Amino acid sequence: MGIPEPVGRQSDVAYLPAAGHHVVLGTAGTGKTVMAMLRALYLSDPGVAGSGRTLLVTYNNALVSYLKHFAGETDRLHIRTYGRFARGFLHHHGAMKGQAIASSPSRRRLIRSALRAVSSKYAAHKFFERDPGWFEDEIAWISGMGLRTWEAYEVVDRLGRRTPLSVSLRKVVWEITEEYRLQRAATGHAYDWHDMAAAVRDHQAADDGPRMYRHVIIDEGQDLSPEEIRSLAEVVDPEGSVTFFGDYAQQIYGQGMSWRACGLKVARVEMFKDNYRNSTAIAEFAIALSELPFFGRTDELVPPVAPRSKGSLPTLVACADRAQEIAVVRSTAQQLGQVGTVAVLGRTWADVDEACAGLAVRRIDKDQKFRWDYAPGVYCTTYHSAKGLEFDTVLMPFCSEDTVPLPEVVKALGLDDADERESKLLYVGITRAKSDLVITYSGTKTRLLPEGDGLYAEVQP
Ligand SMILES: Nc1ncnc2c1ncn2[C@@H]1O[C@H](COP(=O)(O)OP(=O)(O)OP(=O)(O)O)[C@@H](O)[C@H]1O
Repeated sequence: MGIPEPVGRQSDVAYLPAAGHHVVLGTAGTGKTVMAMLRALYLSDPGVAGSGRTLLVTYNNALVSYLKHFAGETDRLHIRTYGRFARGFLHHHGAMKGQAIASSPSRRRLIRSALRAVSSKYAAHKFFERDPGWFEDEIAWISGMGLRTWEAYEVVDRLGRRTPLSVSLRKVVWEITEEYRLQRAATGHAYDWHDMAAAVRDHQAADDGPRMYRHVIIDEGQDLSPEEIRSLAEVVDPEGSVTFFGDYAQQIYGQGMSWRACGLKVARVEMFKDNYRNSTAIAEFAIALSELPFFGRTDELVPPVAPRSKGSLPTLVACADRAQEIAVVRSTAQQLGQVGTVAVLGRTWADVDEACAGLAVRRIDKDQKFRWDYAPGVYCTTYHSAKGLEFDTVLMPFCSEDTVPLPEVVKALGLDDADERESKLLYVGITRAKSDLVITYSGTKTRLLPEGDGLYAEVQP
């Protein structure tokens, strides 16, 4: 399977000038990843005027493997996750001593410890009883925005959270952030995954040698933080370019930030609206979901144009219990996996493993080196790790009222924020399907899915 020929505005984007910054927004399936690849190949081609060493950054290792399958890496073209790029950059600058990056469990432990330390200085207050996940999320947001002082945090517009925080509580969050950073430094970790971008920027600012890359292309850019995007723009040669591809309908970490927050001077913003992936029936179901009140709005959403190929309606299977859902997943996956690619997508790895128990599956796990080859068969992964990928059939089990939104997320972030994030995850899952989509649930289905005549077929096993 090769890279498709660009059509219409796609060609404009793939072969934009090799200087200046460009932003390309488009809904699911409009060819952003394909154009990101073509642009990367173009800008790294020694025969092209202004070409040079190019970095194509994407979201996770599954996507890196997917991109490498089509584009391949050379000395002039690097395909990396942001984390791998930042580690390499900091290593090159001698700033990756020992266990420099706090792992996610260490970070969690340290934030909990910082929360306890700060709360002990105050009278008892229900704010400190919030789920620690809320504090983890807020500290990640602060790092992602590149807020380095209380003064900056005090006045910033807190996008991506529906319930505002008073200034006095913000001050407490800031104290917890500082305490966490102190405790982390004391354990020998200079960074966590969220604040490496600030370190990259600091080291780049102190280095007046040649920049590491002539061009950077960012795929799935909506889930990189502004600080990460700024850091990428700063490692680019002043004569070079940054091209940002993103879809704000698929922003799954709730940061509520747009490329505009990064301060990029952009020569041109392009919009992709034609969906080349999903059948009409699947696209209409996804569009209906994105129009529900839970979904949240940003100025950056591109209105999609439904594709032309019809296809069958998404199927919602009403099951008696989870065991019956698993049986439906198994028989459908076994049958359709013989002729095409089938993905079993779950909200958590525990759900994925439960749904796929005893089934011969290929696990798309970001920690294991998954190699993409497009062979027919059954694949399994989480909604998060499925981002950017596509399959002939997508099976989404456990979409019941009591499991979606995920109760842990509701506990950590409150119902409104949880609804918005979980809707976007469902949207990502649904839009991975090219021709067939099967959603199962037990009891009552989640209210985050759209209702409507002709949108889906409801069946019983
Ligand atoms: N010009 C084209 N002609 C034919 N097929 C195309 C064209 N452009 C893209 N496609 C196909 O459309 C599908 C979606 O493309 P791609 O994955 O690049 O979309 P995307 O915008 O990155 O989607 P998402 O954001 O949902 O991951 C792929 O199968 C791709 O090969």
